Amino acid sequence: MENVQTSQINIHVIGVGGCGGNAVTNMASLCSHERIRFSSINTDIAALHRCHNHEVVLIGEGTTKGFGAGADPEVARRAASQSEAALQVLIEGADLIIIVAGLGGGTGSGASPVLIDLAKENEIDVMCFVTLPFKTEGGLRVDIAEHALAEIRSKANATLVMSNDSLISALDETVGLLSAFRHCDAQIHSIVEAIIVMLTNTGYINVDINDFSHILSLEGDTALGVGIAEDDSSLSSALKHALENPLVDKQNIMGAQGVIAQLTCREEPSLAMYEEMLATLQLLVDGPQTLIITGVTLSPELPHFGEVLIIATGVPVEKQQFDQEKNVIPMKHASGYLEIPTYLRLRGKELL
Ligand SMILES: Nc1nc2c(ncn2[C@@H]2O[C@H](COP(=O)(O)OP(=O)(O)OP(=O)(O)O)[C@@H](O)[C@H]2O)c(=O)[nH]1
Repeated sequence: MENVQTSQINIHVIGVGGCGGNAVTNMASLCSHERIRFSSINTDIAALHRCHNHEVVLIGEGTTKGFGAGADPEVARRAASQSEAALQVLIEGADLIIIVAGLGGGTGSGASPVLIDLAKENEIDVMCFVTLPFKTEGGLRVDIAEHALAEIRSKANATLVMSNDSLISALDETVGLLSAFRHCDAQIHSIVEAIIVMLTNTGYINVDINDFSHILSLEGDTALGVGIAEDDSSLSSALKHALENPLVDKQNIMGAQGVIAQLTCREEPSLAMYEEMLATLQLLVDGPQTLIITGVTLSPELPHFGEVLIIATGVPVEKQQFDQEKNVIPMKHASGYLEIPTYLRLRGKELL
């Protein structure tokens, strides 16, 4: 039996603000799935001109004249509300919207919540991938980011937070700023790509859009990640690595109400190692009432033995550790961690 391509799901990745637009430009150039739609919205027309490989929407032209929101989220919120009709057209037909934004400025912080509200009114699931500013950018930006993050977390189905400060510890200190940003974009792309593969290929054990929507509908915090397994015996470690992304605060899934564990393998995994991986998951979740949905898909082109995607939702808020002094694993020592998106690994290219 072959994995079957399905065509029902429409995934729309939308970058909001300058960081979001940069990230989506990089992601669109990495993406191998023709049906994934990429767009960017911004108050800043110059930033939109840099988004050369996907569609763009200028918001709030009447308010900002295309010059940006001046690091004021309220200006961006008004801009997005003013352009609601255009945003409504933009999101039409999507089953899942993935928002990518940098928090701490005006547009990403102020327009993202408006876009989420609109998507929810249209009964579209929303996942958000956001970055927090470098602390050295100043307390005001950090405050704006924290405020926006709280709002986004309360509105979106799932939110993954990456911190720009972690780039410094996670990467070689000689890495250039743009390369570091591209690395961050690649991390987001890896997870988005794994979600796309899960939802667009019918696996031997299949996770479909209804399973996915059900898990996303659970209230509480989210944990998200992808880990790679070099061989059959490292599936359990890959599962743990999925929750140990050096750019993300430590993710705890204990007490989660729902978990998707999607395993994509180059060849058939052994029953024993598959069972061991699920037992590890049970230990991490430690919740007899947790709904666990597992998927298994074969992908013979995969350069590694396997990849494990974890999406946990309904995590009790107090269980997540918001440890700003987190124990960052230097990327070069983080063995088993998915550094390069599937698309590039399949082509044997280096991203940085
Ligand atoms: N990881 C990453 N972070 C970025 C990038 N560009 C900007 N940032 C971060 O994102 C934060 C917000 O910056 P922008 O996205 O440019 O700001 P904006 O949301 O467009 O806001 P305004 O320009 O005020 O309208 C900054 O404080 C940076 O920390 C990028 O390409 N990658």
